[in-house]
Amino acid sequence: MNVLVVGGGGTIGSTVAYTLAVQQPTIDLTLVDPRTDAARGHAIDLRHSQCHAAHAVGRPAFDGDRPGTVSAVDPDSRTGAETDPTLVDDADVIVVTASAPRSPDSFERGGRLSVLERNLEIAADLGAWFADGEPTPTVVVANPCDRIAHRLWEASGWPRRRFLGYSLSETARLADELARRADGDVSPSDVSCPIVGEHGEHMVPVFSRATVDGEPISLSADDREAILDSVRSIPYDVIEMRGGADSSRWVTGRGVALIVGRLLEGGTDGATGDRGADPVCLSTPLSGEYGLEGVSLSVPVVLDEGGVAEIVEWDLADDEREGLEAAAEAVRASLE
Ligand SMILES: NC(=O)c1ccc[n+]([C@@H]2O[C@H](COP(=O)([O-])OP(=O)(O)OC[C@H]3O[C@@H](n4cnc5c(N)ncnc54)[C@H](O)[C@@H]3O)[C@@H](O)[C@H]2O)c1
Ligand SMILES: O=C(O)C[C@H](O)C(=O)O
Repeated sequence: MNVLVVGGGGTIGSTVAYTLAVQQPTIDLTLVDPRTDAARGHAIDLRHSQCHAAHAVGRPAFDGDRPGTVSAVDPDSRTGAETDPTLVDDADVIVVTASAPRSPDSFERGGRLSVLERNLEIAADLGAWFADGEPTPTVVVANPCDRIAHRLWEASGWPRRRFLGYSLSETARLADELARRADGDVSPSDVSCPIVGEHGEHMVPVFSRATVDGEPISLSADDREAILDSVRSIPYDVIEMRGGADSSRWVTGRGVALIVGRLLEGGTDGATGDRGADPVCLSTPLSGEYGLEGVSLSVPVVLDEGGVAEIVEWDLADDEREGLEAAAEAVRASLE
């Protein structure tokens, strides 16, 4: 199995790669980044992280299997690859974290949009490269990820089901917030509240499907507003606390690696072969689902080895449906 991380020299790309190397140490990782030395440095360090079987405490990690390879590829060698799509063809899953650098206006709430124009250009360039290759499931992390996933899809000409914009960190943050509001009586792993819509200000928590310990919960309008406010703000608090250069790498690295793992296992839990009862919310181009088209937004999807196997249409509460429509309008307007 081979995972191609486009932007693998950066913070999130390298964290995704590390998480995959720990979670599934036999997969092969390929990092592509114009910051060639950074990508090479990560590749060497990651390879070493897989060599702990050389001593007694590292041996159980591999259980006799060979560790996967880790390599860094200079995008200049991809210039040849614009007509020679080997890297794409060799990949089972692609992760796109390629992004313009953060600027001070990206440190504040809503800051995902500050890189829109520059990242649309990167997406158009990557899409032209992908177009020559075999359509491959692609997890889009680069922000603003709904718009970037949509542009990549358009530029690649691949089936829409190959594109999955990553927004699950918000779902994890919401679980943490709900559990903490329960005064520590509830574990975040017993909380479930999906989020649809934009990865950003127009996220729409589906409170009508929120459960704790499998039981539906009811929250006041004030509580909902306060929770939403917190989930919108917290990634920017984290960026500020880390001095501006570094965003939420751990929750994102783990979440993206979990999605990649699912795709590599054909949409199932590799250990049990179980597809799970619940769909997962990821951003994908819509074509009439929820009455929306011409836009990518997070909606509940069932995964298989090719990406999105099915978009599930939930019955949403009126305010949730209105929120989804507002998200579609905002995302569409900024792409015109
Ligand atoms: N969706 C999410 O939940 C989520 C979470 C965290 C970060 N992000 C986003 O992920 C992106 C990456 O964040 P980061 O902190 O790793 O940034 P970063 O600046 O550390 O890394 C971005 C990397 O992309 C590389 N790059 C630029 N153009 C490229 C190209 N054409 N091909 C390959 N690589 C290219 C850069 O050289 C850089 O190494 C940002 O847009 C960020 O906002 C999204
Ligand atoms: O990169 C960012 O601006 C924040 C990121 O989208 C996140 O949710 O952590």
